[in-house]
Amino acid sequence: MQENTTELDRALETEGWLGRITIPPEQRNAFAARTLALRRQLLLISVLVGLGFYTAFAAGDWFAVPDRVWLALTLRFAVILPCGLALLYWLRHARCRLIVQQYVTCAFHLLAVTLLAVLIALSDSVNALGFVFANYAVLMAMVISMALPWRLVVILAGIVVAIQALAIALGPLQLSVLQLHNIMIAIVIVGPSLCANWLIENERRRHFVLIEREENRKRQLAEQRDMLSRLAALDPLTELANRRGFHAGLESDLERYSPDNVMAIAMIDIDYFKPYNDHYGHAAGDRALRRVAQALAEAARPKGRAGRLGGEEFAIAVPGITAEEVVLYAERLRISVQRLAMAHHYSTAASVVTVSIGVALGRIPAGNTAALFEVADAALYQAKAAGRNRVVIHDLIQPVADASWRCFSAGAP
Ligand SMILES: Nc1nc2c(ncn2[C@@H]2O[C@H](COP(=O)(O)OP(=O)(O)OP(=O)(O)O)[C@@H](O)[C@H]2O)c(=O)[nH]1
Repeated sequence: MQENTTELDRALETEGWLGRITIPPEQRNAFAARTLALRRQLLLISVLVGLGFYTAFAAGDWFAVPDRVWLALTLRFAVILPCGLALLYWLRHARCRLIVQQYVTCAFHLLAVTLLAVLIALSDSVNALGFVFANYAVLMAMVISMALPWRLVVILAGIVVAIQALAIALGPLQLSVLQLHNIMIAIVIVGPSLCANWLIENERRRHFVLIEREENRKRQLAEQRDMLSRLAALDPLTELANRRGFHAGLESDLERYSPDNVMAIAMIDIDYFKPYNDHYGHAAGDRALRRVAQALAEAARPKGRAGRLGGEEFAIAVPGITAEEVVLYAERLRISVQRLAMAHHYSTAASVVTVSIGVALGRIPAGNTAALFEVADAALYQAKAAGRNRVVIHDLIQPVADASWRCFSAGAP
């Protein structure tokens, strides 16, 4: 992505006002796609304007070619007009490549230019030379308005100049000064038209490159924002969700829940972690935290969402679980840590690292889990008080008759 941006930045570094902005190869198709509709529209407009021009100027034939008026009118209305209308229809409905449409449209304009040149060659009237100007005007309009590729534009200009020179050479006047005029007019009209084509095309490229660069920047910013919010929700040590990420994930889960949905919240705390840290060292404590986190996350799958709420305290939220399932589930969590068999000679609960687990099972009133967390916290406190390495479950849906909580396990050392 970064490379892409510098490539685009480099594309804008052009020297001088005729410096060509080059679009990076991988962006060329995007540029072509983005300007396709515009270029097709410009072709249509050029034919429409051309048709208006070729037909409206029929009135000038009586002045320009009085000896060939009927031929001029026939060429305009029997050849150019039907061809132009057919071309408009084709451009509107054909689904072929743009370059083909550009070539065909150029061919149409060249046909019109050639027919006017035929009148120059056949007419004895000196006024017929007015068509030279007319043809160059057509060429200018084509070159500037049709957004044609530069190479095609140069070829087109060359053909028009040659057709004009040929018409003058074949015409009755055959004056070399007229050829000179042809060249002069070509320089005055064609030259600036080519420059205009170049500058407009360059401007389109610059516009595209700037927009692409802007979009790239926006994409990068969005990616960085996503990454930052992922990092802000993650505990770097264990790579579990941190308190913030855990609650955010839970909230998005709750959006799918109705008040009747059942959820279990398990609060989990490592037993005698302070002595563990003090005797085995902080680095060993970190390693233990990582392994416990991994074991809990694996045991919690696939239903549970695990997080590290801080220090040596973890939480797991399990949606849609029954009272029977929650017992086995919580036991699975507890045993998963005990099975790591990480020696802990300073714990009175066991000779290995163990956890105490407090679980609250209940419905979620109006998407609010705070009450469940409070009850789970109280259950955890009870599990600690009862000797640690055990699970205490508060079933808020069907409380046992004589006690609001049940201690389900006292893990064997
Ligand atoms: N290595 C390490 N230790 C941590 C981290 N966060 C908290 N602790 C330690 O965890 C210990 C928590 O101690 P206590 O809250 O007294 O809990 P405990 O010793 O486990 O006692 P009980 O929970 O009652 O069994 C403290 O020594 C903290 O320094 C951590 O990121 N890395």
